[in-house]
Amino acid sequence: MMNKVFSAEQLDIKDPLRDKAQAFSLPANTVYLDGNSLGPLPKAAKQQADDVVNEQWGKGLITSWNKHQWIHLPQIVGDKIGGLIGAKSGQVICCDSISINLFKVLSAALKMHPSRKVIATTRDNFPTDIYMVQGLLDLLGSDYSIRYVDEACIGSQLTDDIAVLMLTQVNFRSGNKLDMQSITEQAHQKGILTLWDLAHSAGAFPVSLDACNVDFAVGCTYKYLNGGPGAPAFIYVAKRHQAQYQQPLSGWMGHSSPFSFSPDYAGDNSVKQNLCGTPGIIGMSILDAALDVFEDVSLKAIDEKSKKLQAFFIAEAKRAGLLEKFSIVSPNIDNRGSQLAFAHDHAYAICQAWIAEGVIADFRAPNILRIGFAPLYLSFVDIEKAVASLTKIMNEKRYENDEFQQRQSVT
Ligand SMILES: Cc1ncc(COP(=O)(O)O)c(C=O)c1O
Ligand SMILES: Nc1c(O)cccc1C(=O)C[C@H](N)C(=O)O
Repeated sequence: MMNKVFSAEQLDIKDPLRDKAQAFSLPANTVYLDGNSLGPLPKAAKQQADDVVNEQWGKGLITSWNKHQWIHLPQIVGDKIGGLIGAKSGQVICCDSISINLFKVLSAALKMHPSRKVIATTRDNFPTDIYMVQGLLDLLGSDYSIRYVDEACIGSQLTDDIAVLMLTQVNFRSGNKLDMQSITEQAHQKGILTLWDLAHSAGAFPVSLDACNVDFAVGCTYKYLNGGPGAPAFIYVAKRHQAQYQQPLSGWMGHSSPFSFSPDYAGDNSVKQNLCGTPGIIGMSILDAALDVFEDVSLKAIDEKSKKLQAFFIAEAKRAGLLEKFSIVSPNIDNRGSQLAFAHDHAYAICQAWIAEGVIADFRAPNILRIGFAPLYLSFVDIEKAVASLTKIMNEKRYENDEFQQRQSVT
């Protein structure tokens, strides 16, 4: 039997998440398809920014470290994030950036595995992940090395000289999603520790770190978690590793008793050891409020809507003849994250022309038009509008205009 075809309006009426967009402050006449790079502003975050600056800082001054729990914020927010990535309390801490957190975790993991000297990753991993390994190897000397594994068949390339397998669950360009459960299991069979980067996973679909027996994870909060530009990142250290875990950025906030001001470092025996210097309370407090958007929605519902939005985009694009003009480089729906990647020689100019029409997506070199689907604030009508404007751009060949071809933007 043929599936009944619903209009965008009908799909919006049936959408259980349809009211969630009201939790965000979104500009008018804009379709935002770039929440996989920077999430939009939640209204609660705006309110919190005002409160943390004017009330907590302005009036509470230093007393707010206690009165407003600033001192515990990294754990409070860490546990909130933990709830969204399948981690029981006491295993996630909010701090620093992914890059810095990778340095800490990689160093600690190598120390836990002194007889092994190889860090394995994919060549198409997000560059900062690779760069941080390169910097660390430079420090450690020539005994240590990086080894690239092919994303398509990671399990068969795992050997027992690898100390850590560092993977990003969803490829930032193609959207390819790795099987966390089976890869972690295969790595463990070879005695390899796993480190997962959840930049494109957290807040996008259910992640089950504890259930998958993951060792370590990092992630950012400015994408699907809508924490704001430069919002603090997070680290997950599985409970079973916390007693042996020793990271080298031994700042006072990671000390077991920072306010004893002892001259000797004694790292806290918990995930808290990952704190280094004073946390950026304003950004973390804004993130804390942003996370409340997730309080009454399940990641399963978010994932289901994402899949429907993506399917609707593809169906509309097909109907408009766009699929003859672009090639989809993302894998099928079950093997990709909440994004679609289309390859086109003029992808940069197409993206600029789309932005000029009020549809914000992004371009990833060399030739990818990347579309992020964030179900908390995107409607099916938004998708219909986005495809209609892309169709116009393609039919009129607007990407040939000089104004769209000149490379000006950095993101
Ligand atoms: C997979 C992945 N890892 C890391 C980063 C960036 O890390 P950082 O928070 O250190 O800027 C990004 C994007 O910016 C990313 O897509
Ligand atoms: N972190 C970013 C930034 O500071 C500026 C502009 C973009 C970003 C990004 O998040 C890029 C993103 N990780 C990506 O997948 O392309």
